[in-house]
Amino acid sequence: MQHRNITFIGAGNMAGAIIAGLVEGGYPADLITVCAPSATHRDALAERYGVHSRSDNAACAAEAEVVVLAVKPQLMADVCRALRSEVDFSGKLVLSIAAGVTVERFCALLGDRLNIVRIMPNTPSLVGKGMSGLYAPDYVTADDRDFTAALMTSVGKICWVDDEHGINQVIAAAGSAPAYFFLFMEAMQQEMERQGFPAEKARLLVQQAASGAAALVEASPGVSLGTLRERVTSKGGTTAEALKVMNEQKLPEIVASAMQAAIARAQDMEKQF
Ligand SMILES: NC(=O)C1=CN([C@@H]2O[C@H](COP(=O)(O)OP(=O)(O)OC[C@H]3O[C@@H](n4cnc5c(N)ncnc54)[C@H](O)[C@@H]3O)[C@@H](O)[C@H]2O)C=CC1
Ligand SMILES: O=C(O)[C@@H]1CCC=N1
Repeated sequence: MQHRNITFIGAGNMAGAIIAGLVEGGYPADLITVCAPSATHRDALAERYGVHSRSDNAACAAEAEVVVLAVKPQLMADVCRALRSEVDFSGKLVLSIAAGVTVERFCALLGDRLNIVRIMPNTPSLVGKGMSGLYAPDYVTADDRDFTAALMTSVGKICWVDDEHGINQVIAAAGSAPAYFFLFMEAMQQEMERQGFPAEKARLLVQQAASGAAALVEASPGVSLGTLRERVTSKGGTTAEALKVMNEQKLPEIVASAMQAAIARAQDMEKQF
């Protein structure tokens, strides 16, 4: 892939996960700068991955070919206004990983026909297992789209969406989703502990069952998730009893409502931020 000079504005969980995945995947650390007002996280990233750590957003953005906006959505407007007063964004590629901040909003903040790709990544990017949704307005060049796609492919898999609302749907299915699985796994671990298992053993059981199930899904592209579920579920057996409880207590409906709530929140944020 092409290597460009990248500045991350924000040194939090998601920026850290992408930086880790990029550097572990062979992207030159020397071409990556991470910028945030507080030194704690950015210096930790610099020490661990060899990237540059700086505090001046505008100076770093001005020197970069690619600016990744990785601050919280509620801070985005202030951060962008401060950048715009000092940085000319024409000729740069801007990548936003923020939920709930639209291309239209970024154009109002940073300049018309901003060269921007919205990315909705997730934290498994840290271990090269990310899932990112990508959206770009029509005028973004094939070269910039290809660069962004290659960048995020180096930390996981990608999926382009044709309209911007697709980014909110990707949040529901992938951006927020690691937390759903963690909640499910936490609940399982807690129950095993309640049953008398030590925390470490309880976690091992749950963790291996989850990663084994995910690996099996990946290794069986032609097999539906329903069929994989049926293969575990012996008639009159233990799994059937467990699934009966989950269905009676409406787990599928709960999951659907939760995903709809994530999308609705992203739409609210679009109005708010
Ligand atoms: N955490 C996740 O799983 C995902 C997060 N995102 C998006 O990523 C963005 C960042 O989220 P997290 O990393 O979770 O948040 P975080 O709170 O861990 O990180 C935010 C970072 O912004 C930095 N920051 C604060 N003010 C700043 C300023 N004026 N200039 C530069 N940096 C500043 C903070 O120091 C912190 O390092 C959000 O917009 C979120 O929507 C997207 C997908 C997944
Ligand atoms: O919770 C959030 O708003 C962000 C976006 C997806 C994951 N974390």
